[in-house]
Amino acid sequence: MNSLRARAHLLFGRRSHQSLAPHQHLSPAVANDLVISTVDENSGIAMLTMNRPPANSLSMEMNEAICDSIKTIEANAKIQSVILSSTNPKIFSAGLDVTELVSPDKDRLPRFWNSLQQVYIDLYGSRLATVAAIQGHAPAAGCFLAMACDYRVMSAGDINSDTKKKHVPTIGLNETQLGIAAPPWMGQLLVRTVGFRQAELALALGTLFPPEQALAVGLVDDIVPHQKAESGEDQLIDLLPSQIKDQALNPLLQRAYSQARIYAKIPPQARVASKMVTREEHIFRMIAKRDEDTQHFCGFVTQKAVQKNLSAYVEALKNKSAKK
Ligand SMILES: CCCCCC/C=C\CC(=O)SCCNC(=O)CCNC(=O)[C@H](O)C(C)(C)COP(=O)(O)OP(=O)(O)OC[C@H]1O[C@@H](n2cnc3c(N)ncnc32)[C@H](O)[C@@H]1OP(=O)(O)O
Repeated sequence: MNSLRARAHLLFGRRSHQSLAPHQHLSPAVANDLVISTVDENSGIAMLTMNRPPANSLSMEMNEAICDSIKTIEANAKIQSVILSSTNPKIFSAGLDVTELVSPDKDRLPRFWNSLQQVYIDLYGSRLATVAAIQGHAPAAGCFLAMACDYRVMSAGDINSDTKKKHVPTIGLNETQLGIAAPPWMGQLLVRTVGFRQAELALALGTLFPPEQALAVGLVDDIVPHQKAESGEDQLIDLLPSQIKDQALNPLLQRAYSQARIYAKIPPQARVASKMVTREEHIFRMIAKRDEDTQHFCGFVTQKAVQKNLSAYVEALKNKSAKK
């Protein structure tokens, strides 16, 4: 137990009270292209905006960029909360970049998987309070990103004012629809979020939940109707990267920001210790089985039948997009 506590300190307690970053008031957007980080030391809130067009799918480089951004923000002791968002108004993250899975390079595949495992460790185990602003679709590993946060707000959907077409985002672990299965640590996150029976059903069927249903099963904590707010939190505009600067009155981001503020006001030591209570064992269990998990993933994905399913899925995605 002592070693668990020591390791927990490494995971959750690291740098929480030391300032490793130079003192700064409000930083301009720091972009490494794939992920844009902004911080506001006054409010203690940061924003991590995923920016990998067209779908924020998770390639190895995207996973690494997410981890780098989390670490950079964590190194600033003045920051207590982070909002995870997307520059794409219709897609939070489309999950793993499926092109990483089809006819994979045998040296890259385990490194790719390790990069996703690291996102889980760094995001689920972050000392920061994490709020997912789920504006658009969040299938599979996109749902995982949201579940690894502390709080999830989701857009109720939107009607395009020109075409009058309704956009309703969905969220869930839809892996079985692709002929693959979520790894145990990801599936268990769903169990932890929505409870055993709902998770068992949703995992087997690959259910993608629209916002109302996601709220009903507890997959998200709040849904936000799209009507533009008249006014909002002034400080939010400073946090927004240039790509989404016009979103200051977006009600979803407003709601995520106010939740991030609530978290930022809780004494961090108490907040982090309480997070440890629910998360440390889960993280350590995964770390202990990390190599086994990688071997299983590589063995599973490279099976002939699985490759056939994945190729067909990628083809269907491309055809769908080409028909637009
Ligand atoms: C032991 C085995 C363990 C296995 C590991 C399990 C863990 C995680 C699994 C995954 O995460 S697999 C990925 C699952 N993701 C999906 O099934 C989502 C696929 N995408 C969609 O359903 C749709 O794109 C969308 C997200 C609902 C958005 O729809 P929309 O109509 O707005 O956009 P599209 O035209 O479909 O797509 C735009 C553009 O993005 C490309 N794209 C979409 N998703 C992905 C992806 N996951 N990876 C790579 N690329 C993706 C799509 O091909 C289009 O590209 P272009 O053709 O326009 O270049």
